[in-house]
Order: sequence, then C-alpha cells, then structure tokens
Amino acid sequence: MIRFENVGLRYGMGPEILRDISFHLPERSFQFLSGPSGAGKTTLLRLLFLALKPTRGLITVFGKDRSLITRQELPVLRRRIGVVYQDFRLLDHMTTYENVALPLRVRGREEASYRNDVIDLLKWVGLGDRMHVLPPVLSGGEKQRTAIARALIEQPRVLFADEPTGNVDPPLARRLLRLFLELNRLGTAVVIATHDIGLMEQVDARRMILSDGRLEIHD
Ligand SMILES: Nc1ncnc2c1ncn2[C@@H]1O[C@H](COP(=O)(O)OP(=O)(O)OP(=O)(O)O)[C@@H](O)[C@H]1O
Repeated sequence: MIRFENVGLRYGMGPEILRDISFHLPERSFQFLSGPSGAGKTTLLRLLFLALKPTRGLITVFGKDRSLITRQELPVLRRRIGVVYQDFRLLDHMTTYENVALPLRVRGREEASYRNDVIDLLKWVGLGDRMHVLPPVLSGGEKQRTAIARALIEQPRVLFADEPTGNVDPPLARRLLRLFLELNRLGTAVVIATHDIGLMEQVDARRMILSDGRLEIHD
C-alpha cells in the first residue's frame, strides 16, 4: 500500500534526519513506530501522510510514485489517509459533531447525507453523549477520541496516530488501543507512533524502531 525505498530526509540545509529508510506498509496491517525523542518519528509520519517530500529515495503511495503526485491529486489521496495529530488540532468554536463532520462539509457534502455516519462514529468512539459540546470543555481523552473520529470519517485505508496515548491515563490508553485494534480488525491499516513501552507490550504487533535516523523492523 505504501512503500519506502532508500528514503532520506533533511530539513533545508540541515543534517539528514532520516537515512536509507526502506519498508512496506501492507493493507490491513497494524504496527507501532517507536524510538527515542527526536529520532524522527513525526518526520516519518509526515512523509507517510504526504505532508513532506523525501529529499532522496522513492516513496510509492497506493501504487503512485510520490514525486509524480500533483498538487491537484493530493486531496484525493489524502482522503484515504487518516491522521490523529499529537495536539489534536480541533477547532474550539465547533462542537465535537461539527469537528468530526468538517472534512465532509469542506468537500461540499449535504449534511443529510452524512449526519447519521457522524453520529454513529461518535457513538463508536464513546462520545455519543458529548456531541454538542465544544472542545475546551472536553477532557484530554475525549479530545483524543474526537480527533480519532474526525480522522476516520472518510473511512481511510490507513490511520496514523502520533502519540495517541501521550496525555491519557493507563486505563484510557488501553481503551484507545482497543479502539485502534477494532478499527484494524475492520480492515484499516494502523500505525501508532509512541514512546509508551507498556502500550506496545499489550499487543503482539510489528514494531518499527527509529534510532539515529535509521529504521529497524521487528515483525
Ligand atoms: N520543520 C523542521 N525544521 C528543521 N528541523 C526539524 C523540523 N522538524 C523536526 N526537525 C528536527 O528533526 C529531528 C526529528 O524530529 P521529529 O519531531 O521528527 O522527532 P520525534 O521522534 O517525533 O520526536 P518526539 O518523540 O520528541 O516527538 C529533530 O532533531 C528536530 O529538531
């Protein structure tokens, strides 16, 4: 589904942050991405969700060469990719319902065509009773689940989550992990970037470990 071959990345004239990264992210796979702080996890995620271009090497996404993807094609490809950012990026003046519906509204869809999907998804992440609340009133875990619902509203083929359990207590982290596993069971590939060794130990999943700009994969 997504393939990296000898990918390198540097910011501007700085040092190479990622070096000779090669791997394949299969459909329906589940993996953790880990490594020490500053190792380049967020940078690798940004390459994966097409926010950055590599400075060398080849990336293919859904069969297309990244370097040949035009600006016009990007939005369509990005719809197949869900992202949960470390800082959630919710809009504070919109309710949880409106935040989750936003990607569809921006695309010009009629509310009647997606209303029930948004409600079902909010119920699925456990926010059925928080639909009309503004983000500043939500707990960290509720914000996290709103961000997850928003990332899933377009039924992406792959979900990238950057430190999704960074700000929540262990019981909630387990609950979020169950949500990601269930999503994966339903067919979505999942990549969770995390420092949380306790979280990784709960699942026998592939581990992608970045250190010193290089990637090791433990299947
Ligand atoms: N926009 C940028 N411009 C220049 N350097 C950057 C930029 N973004 C990140 N870096 C540098 O790239 C390196 C890797 O950063 P990145 O955020 O990818 O690491 P990380 O593994 O996600 O770290 P953490 O676990 O602390 O979030 C760091 O040295 C960082 O300072």
